Amino acid sequence: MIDIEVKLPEKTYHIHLAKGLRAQLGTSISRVWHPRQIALISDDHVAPLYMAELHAQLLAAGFTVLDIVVPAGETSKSLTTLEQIITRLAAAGMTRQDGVIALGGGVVGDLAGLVASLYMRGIALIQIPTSLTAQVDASVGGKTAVNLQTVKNIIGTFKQPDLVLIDPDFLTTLSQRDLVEGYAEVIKTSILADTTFFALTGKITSPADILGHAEELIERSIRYKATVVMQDEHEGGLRKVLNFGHTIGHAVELEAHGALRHGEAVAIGMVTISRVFVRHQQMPVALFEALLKRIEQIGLPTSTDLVAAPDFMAHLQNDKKNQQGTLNLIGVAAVGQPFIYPVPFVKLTDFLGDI
Ligand SMILES: NC(=O)c1ccc[n+]([C@@H]2O[C@H](COP(=O)([O-])OP(=O)(O)OC[C@H]3O[C@@H](n4cnc5c(N)ncnc54)[C@H](O)[C@@H]3O)[C@@H](O)[C@H]2O)c1
Ligand SMILES: O=C(O)C(=O)C[C@@H](O)[C@H](O)[C@H](O)COP(=O)(O)O
Ligand SMILES: [Zn+2]
Repeated sequence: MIDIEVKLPEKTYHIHLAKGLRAQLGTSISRVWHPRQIALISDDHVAPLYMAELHAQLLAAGFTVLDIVVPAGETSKSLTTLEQIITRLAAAGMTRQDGVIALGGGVVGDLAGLVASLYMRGIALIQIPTSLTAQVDASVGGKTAVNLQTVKNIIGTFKQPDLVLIDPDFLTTLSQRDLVEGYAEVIKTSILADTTFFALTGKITSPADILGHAEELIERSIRYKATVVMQDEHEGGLRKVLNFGHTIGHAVELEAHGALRHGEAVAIGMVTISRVFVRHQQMPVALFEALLKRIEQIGLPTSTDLVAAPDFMAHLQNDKKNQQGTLNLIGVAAVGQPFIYPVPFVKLTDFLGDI
């Protein structure tokens, strides 16, 4: 088993990564939590596959379990769903000594994380990510969120889990589209991280390759993310680089109204902003081409007409990296060398040029 420690000023937690870990989730959880009531939150794609098994393991380990299932998909990251879940926790008499487990993709992780950070001003949380996006990114680092219809992730907290349990075997039931969209965050992390990781993503050309290298891709992604989060938990500076591709990506994701997955939008965002930085001589053409190759060879989208949507520029102004009239764009000068590039709103249209 791979054990990665995330050491933060206020708490330290572990990420366990191993194929087959699924069979021992109850035991792993009972090592960090004493017996308590657990709200086990999942979605209606993941629950029929994995919830009963985990529920039984938790009962066997001495826990009481309240199953909560939300509709699969981004629309569950809403204040309405948040309120429905919190109402269930209150009705079940859950207390500050109880806990929340997120069993699912990034949607469930972000939503259940927010529930855990708000209920009674905060109760314990464990993340069990089942999608690639969640295993390589969302389950680590503590960002939680729900959306407004017009703004992505605008209501959220930083809520670090007590434990993250990752079993790559969960990925075998993921649809090909969801596997590939999650891989966009892997490409993102590989260009931010180092040349060894970036060379590895250069060799991945099919969903079968992703599954074949899942453990290494997950380990490299979360080791890099944990290193960044340990230096800047609350995104005062360095952590902003994890948002590479997301300023444009989130705007495109919103404009697509569910037609694009998060990772697909991030892929478009990475290509679009990189093209801008090439034009401004902040990114070498060869690096841009290497990034584009990785995105194209796995079948992720690279462009969309949605950047011309009427509200596109307005979405950019809601980006959480913005400071006093300035947008902070993320670029990459060389593999392992991301940068933060401030652009005043008033100069943004000129700076972006023809995207
Ligand atoms: N907090 C963070 O740091 C962070 C990082 C990256 C993404 N995110 C957020 O995560 C969300 C995207 O996450 P996602 O791509 O996992 O989307 P998702 O949670 O909607 O999962 C994608 C689909 O896969 C299904 N699924 C998940 N695991 C499965 C499995 N093992 N077998 C079969 N089906 C399975 C889900 O039911 C869903 O239909 C976005 O809202 C994004 O903003 C957050
Ligand atoms: O953990 C981070 O920090 C990230 O930026 C990871 C992103 O992949 C993720 O999509 C995150 O939810 C984006 O956060 P946001 O604050 O830009 O909405
Ligand atoms: Zn993301």
